[in-house]
Amino acid sequence: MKIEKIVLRRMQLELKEPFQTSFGTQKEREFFIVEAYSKDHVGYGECVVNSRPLYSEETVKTAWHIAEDFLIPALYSKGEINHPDEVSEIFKPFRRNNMAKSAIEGAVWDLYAKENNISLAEALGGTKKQIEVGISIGIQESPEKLIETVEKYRSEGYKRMKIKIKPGTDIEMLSEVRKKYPNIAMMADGNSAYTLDDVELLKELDALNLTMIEQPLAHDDIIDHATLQAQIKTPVCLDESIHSLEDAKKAIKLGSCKIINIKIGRVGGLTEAKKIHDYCAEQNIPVWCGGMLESGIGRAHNIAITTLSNFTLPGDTAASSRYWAEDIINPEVVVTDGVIIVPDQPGIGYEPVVELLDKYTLELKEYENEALTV
Ligand SMILES: O=C(O)CCC(=O)c1ccccc1C(=O)O
Ligand SMILES: [Mg+2]
Repeated sequence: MKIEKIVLRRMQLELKEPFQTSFGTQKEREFFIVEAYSKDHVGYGECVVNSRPLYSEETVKTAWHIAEDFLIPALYSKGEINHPDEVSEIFKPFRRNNMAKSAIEGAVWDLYAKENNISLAEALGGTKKQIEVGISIGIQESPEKLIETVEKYRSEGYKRMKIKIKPGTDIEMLSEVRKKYPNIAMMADGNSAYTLDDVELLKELDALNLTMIEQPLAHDDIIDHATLQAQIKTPVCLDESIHSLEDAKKAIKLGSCKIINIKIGRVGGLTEAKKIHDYCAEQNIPVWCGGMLESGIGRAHNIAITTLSNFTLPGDTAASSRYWAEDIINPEVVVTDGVIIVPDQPGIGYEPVVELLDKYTLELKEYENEALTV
């Protein structure tokens, strides 16, 4: 596979509703898209970074810089790529910057699938024809508003409710929802807003029958999470703390979690995501696919990885219409009764609409593979 050109597009989409987590409120989504061109096809990847380094240390600017000055030149210096698994090896000398790496690797995976006339899910070894999804609900201003929101998504059929919490907006809010809906699958996401000083409060979660508590403690911790897991029955799920297969191995060994949220961008790409999936399957650790408020392109990648067999819990890949007045792909991602039908067209299976890409593009830069033209 010869990559002749890569295009980066910095884009911005307006969220239908602000999304509040323990680290801030988001009204618009700035990100960038990677287009990787061979002679006959285009592969698409999404860089799921944010404008500000709040969820992780990367930003749109740092990721663009890493992509432009290191990753694209490294990829071009290798000449031909036989399989997308090679991309993470090429990027290995550069430390971290996982979301930048993942964006380019994702475009190469899509291109590879298209060149081979298979779906991305198939290229990854996924077998599911449809996937179940839940929804991530931002912090709401009152229990009434939260219940109203839960009711809306429950009636749409989402398979589990994930509710964002932070100190002061947690047990009481969750208890109200549980009282109203004794049987729904429900979990909470702390986004690192708690410490071990909050153990007594976190123990109260056990009475609420949550599927899991996601990343309650520090973003860079796996030690305190093990201490916490030993004291609560609710399974701990790690998000922010897991950046690689190595991190997953250590967290599992220490007992820091019983479940792992795999985000393709956070772990540096689909190849690493698949390795974590495979290892967790061996260890009987269920995984699910998290979200980063992606556009349709990132959403399509999430759907493809979720077709692997150990993605046994519903992920956060909600419908396009939950986030955007208009997504940039055709068709949009549709969720019916909490289920997405996995597309079987080549590659990501959703076609980015050029006019819509152009409409929301703030900046575009092309990188020709000079080595191929001389
Ligand atoms: O709907 C989604 O894409 C998931 C939303 C979500 O929970 C999230 C969104 C942005 C950053 C971090 C997180 C998270 O999972 O912690
Ligand atoms: Mg999370």
